[in-house]
Amino acid sequence: MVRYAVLKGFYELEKTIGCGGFAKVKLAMHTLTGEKVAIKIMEKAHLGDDLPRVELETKALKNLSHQHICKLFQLIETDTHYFIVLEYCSGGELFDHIVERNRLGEGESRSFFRQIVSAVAYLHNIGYAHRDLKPENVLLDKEHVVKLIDFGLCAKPKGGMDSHLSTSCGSPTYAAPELVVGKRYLGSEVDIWSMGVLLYALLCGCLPFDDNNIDTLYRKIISGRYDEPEWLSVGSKRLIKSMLQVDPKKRITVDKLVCHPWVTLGYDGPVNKDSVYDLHVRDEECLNVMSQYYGMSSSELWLRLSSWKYDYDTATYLLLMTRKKRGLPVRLVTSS
Ligand SMILES: COc1cc(O)cc(Nc2ccc(C(=O)Nc3ccccc3)c(OCCC[NH3+])c2)c1
Repeated sequence: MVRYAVLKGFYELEKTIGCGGFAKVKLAMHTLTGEKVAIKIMEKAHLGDDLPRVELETKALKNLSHQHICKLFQLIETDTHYFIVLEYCSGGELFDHIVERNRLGEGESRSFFRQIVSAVAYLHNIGYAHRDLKPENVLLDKEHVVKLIDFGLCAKPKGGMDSHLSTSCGSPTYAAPELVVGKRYLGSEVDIWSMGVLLYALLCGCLPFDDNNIDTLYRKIISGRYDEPEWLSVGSKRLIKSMLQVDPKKRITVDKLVCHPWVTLGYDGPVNKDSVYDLHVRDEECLNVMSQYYGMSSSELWLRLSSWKYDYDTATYLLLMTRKKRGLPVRLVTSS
């Protein structure tokens, strides 16, 4: 039974892999390339006040292209639904990876943390804040490369990264004190706090601030006091402390984080915040494969693709590029 007619012939829907507040995420196969994707499906009637978040997120995703941020392939809007076609991250949640091992060693934690810092530094550098960083929003792909997801709360303050926000958002457990008390805050500063919570979770296998009672949880966050398990190295404790500073002005900034001694230990330099991908690169091989199928010249096809409508053509082109990056043959599945 085809539940969503608009996808028929373009995507083969498979199982549901995520159910959030107003969205569900289903695995699917992109018919023309045979590539797996994740499709976030939202019914407009259920969105209510969250409708602006969808527009905010899709606008942001069109501008994001980074090796540690889940990639947008296509946007589909019908009278009743939004469909966001996204990169397939088959390694699942970082959270599950930590729970399976109880906690991660310093080396593995550093590897994951550097990738998260790279993505957040990239975001801050182009004027965005994620504002909902938590282990559930850090996925892994097949090669266990980190992919940040769920930009439904990301913000690009009009006045730039130095202008304050006031919308209360994000999950309480990972929320910075200034968010919890309802003060105006800087998106970049709350992201640093949340990364501190993430690093603590990686190294300790539990959360620095946790309680079933929300008021007790808030009191713990505002106090800024948390346990330091005996296995934490001095370097780890120092770094976590610099991120979990209650006063946002005393908190380390992402520019200091990328070259922090703990973060660079064993690596040949600071975290690279640049994307290794160009946002709108022209790839002749992918263009040729598509233009043969479409029966038009590469230049004509590029004319259509370079307006980046994030339609099925965009998805096909980006998925061919994904295949190429993974060393797979650049080809379309033309057999019916
Ligand atoms: C920018 O990336 C976004 C934005 C957004 O709003 C939502 C998502 N959500 C996603 C994207 C991909 C997956 C996924 O591929 N999961 C998966 C695939 C195979 C095995 C295991 C997981 C996704 O999964 C959601 C459930 C994870 N617990 C959510 C990305």
